[in-house]
Order: sequence, then C-alpha cells, then structure tokens
Amino acid sequence: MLLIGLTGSIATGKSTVSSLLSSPPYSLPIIDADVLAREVVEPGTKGYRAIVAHFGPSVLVPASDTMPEAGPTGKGRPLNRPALGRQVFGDEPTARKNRAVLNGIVHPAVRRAMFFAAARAYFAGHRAVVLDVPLLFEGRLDRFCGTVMVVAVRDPKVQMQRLRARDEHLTEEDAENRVKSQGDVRVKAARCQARGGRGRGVVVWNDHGREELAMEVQRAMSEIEAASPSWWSLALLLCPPAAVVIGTWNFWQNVRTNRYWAKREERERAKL
Ligand SMILES: CC(C)(COP(=O)(O)OP(=O)(O)OC[C@H]1O[C@@H](n2cnc3c(N)ncnc32)[C@H](O)[C@@H]1O)[C@@H](O)C(=O)NCCC(=O)NCCS
Ligand SMILES: Nc1ncnc2c1ncn2[C@@H]1O[C@H](COP(=O)(O)OP(=O)(O)OP(=O)(O)O)[C@@H](O)[C@H]1O
Repeated sequence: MLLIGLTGSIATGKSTVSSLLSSPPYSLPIIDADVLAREVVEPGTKGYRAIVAHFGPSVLVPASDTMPEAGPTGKGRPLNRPALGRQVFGDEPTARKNRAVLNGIVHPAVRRAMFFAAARAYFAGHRAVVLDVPLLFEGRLDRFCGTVMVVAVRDPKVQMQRLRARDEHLTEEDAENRVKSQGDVRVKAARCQARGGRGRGVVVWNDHGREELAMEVQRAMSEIEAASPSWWSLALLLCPPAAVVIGTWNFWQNVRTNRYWAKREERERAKL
C-alpha cells in the first residue's frame, strides 16, 4: 500500500486537495492528523489530562449557564482552542516552549492513532492511503511515506488572504503568529522536490483558482500513478513479505534524503 503524505502550511490548501483526493476519480481514504489531534485531547483522555495539568484551567471553555463545571459529559470542560492557540502559536521563546510541550503530549498519541488507521486501510485492501499531516516533515513522518505531496503557494500574500477570509475570528496578529508557527511552505516544496522524481515528491501549486488546482492535482496523481501502478500495489498486497522489504528500502531512501537535506540546510546557515 502506498502511503501518500499530504502536507503544506496553514491555509495553503491541504484540506481542499484532500477533499479532491477523497472524491472520484481518485477516491482515496484519508487519515487526517488534525481530526486525530482533536480526538486524542477530548475530555477524559490522557492527552486532555496532561494539557490541563500543564496549562491550567484557563485553556478550558469557561463554566457558564450552558457549560457545567464538569463539562457536558462529566469528564471535564472541553479545551478552549483559541485560548490554547494563543499560548502556543508565535515566535517568542515562551510560545515555542509551550508549543514543544503541547506537541510532546499530542504528537505521540496522533502517531499511534495513525498507525492503527493505516493498518486498517491496508487490511481493507486499499492500494493507497493519504496521510493528511500539516507537520509531516517536523514530525518526521515523511520517512514512512512512499510519496510526499506538498500543497504550496508561491505568493505569501495569497496564503494570508485565504487564512483571514476563512478564519474571520483571527486578528491580524493571531493570523501572522499562526503562519510563523509553521515552516515556510516554499522551503517545504523544495524539500519535497529533493526527494527526487518518479513520484517520490510532488508539489501541487495553489496560487490560482480551484479549476487550476484540480488540474494540478490531476498532474500530480498521474505522476504518482505512473511510478506506482495498480498492479504493483496489488502484488505487494498479495505478498506481505515483499511489502515489508520494499517498505524498509523506501524508509532507508527517505532517511538518506533527510540527511542530505539537513547537511544542505547546515551549509546554507553557515553561508549567512
Ligand atoms: C493549539 C490548538 C489547540 C489550536 O486549535 P485551533 O482549533 O484554534 O487551530 P487548528 O488546530 O485548526 O490549527 C490551525 C493551524 O495551525 C496548525 N498547527 C496546529 N498545531 C500546530 C503546532 N503544534 N505547530 C505548528 N502549527 C500547528 C494546524 O495545522 C493548522 O494549520 C491545536 O492546533 C493543537 O492542539 N495543536 C497541537 C496539535 C498539533 O500539532 N496538531 C497538528 C497536527 S498533528
Ligand atoms: N485555489 C483556491 N482558490 C480559492 N480559494 C481556495 C483555493 N484553495 C483553497 N482555498 C480556500 O482557502 C482556504 C484555505 O484552504 P484549506 O482549508 O484547504 O487550507 P489548509 O492548508 O487545509 O489549511 P489548515 O492548515 O489551516 O487546515 C479555504 O477557505 C479554502 O476554501
């Protein structure tokens, strides 16, 4: 089964591309890290308890006439996501530190949930599955993917306009902090291209309208399908040992690409 890692930066169009990929003619199953990241911090979960222990009750929805002190289910009041967001998004040291703590709580739980969802897709006989993960590179999940697809915009203004139009509740400062909390999408696009051709890394450019985006997705999927045709996926499905060998080989290739990328970044930094 081909793991397609779908990533980008905030408001560059990942969800829009993911809904195209889940519809005909592609009809691919999607494992959405943002959805899982919400599930693993629902009241009553280990993640929820760890967040409240670290950040305190100020990151919970306040108690009110409609919100009981112990929450609607008795397991605690839900997280006040914008309030928690204000503590973790941004460039200042405190925000960075808080983000690292939150990531340390949420990411391992998300990775576990993803592993089980991918295993279910494999046993259901799917030839490919999309891992929709905003922090694919940062969480080093790209190492497990046969293909990485980055949804990117060349013009940062387009990204900010789309973010402000979609999330009207965000102030300009909130929006800027969120953009700064994620790596530059053009760097992610370059890193994706560094994985090499033959469908290993494909960039979907999304500066224009939705029709152009659909065409970009079609082009990217043709490249992926040419490199990993259906008969190949079926052969791997029927022969699990071969799937393990190919998976290990892919993993090793990806580790080598990441080492090359880390050295390249080090050289760039040394030049500055
Ligand atoms: C801080 C939280 C509560 C804010 O929730 P809110 O509903 O307001 O925003 P949402 O989750 O939709 O995120 C908005 C944007 O920020 C990005 N983002 C979320 N978490 C992070 C993070 N830790 N680092 C960088 N970007 C992030 C998202 O991918 C998205 O593009 C939430 O983002 C969270 O729990 N983040 C930690 C978990 C995480 O890393 N999720 C990303 C996928 S695993
Ligand atoms: N080509 C396009 N033309 C016009 N609007 C677009 C286009 N692509 C995406 N959008 C809009 O831009 C906004 C951001 O897109 P989307 O939600 O898909 O991004 P995202 O990368 O999933 O964001 P996030 O990381 O915040 O979840 C949405 O309102 C979406 O409808």
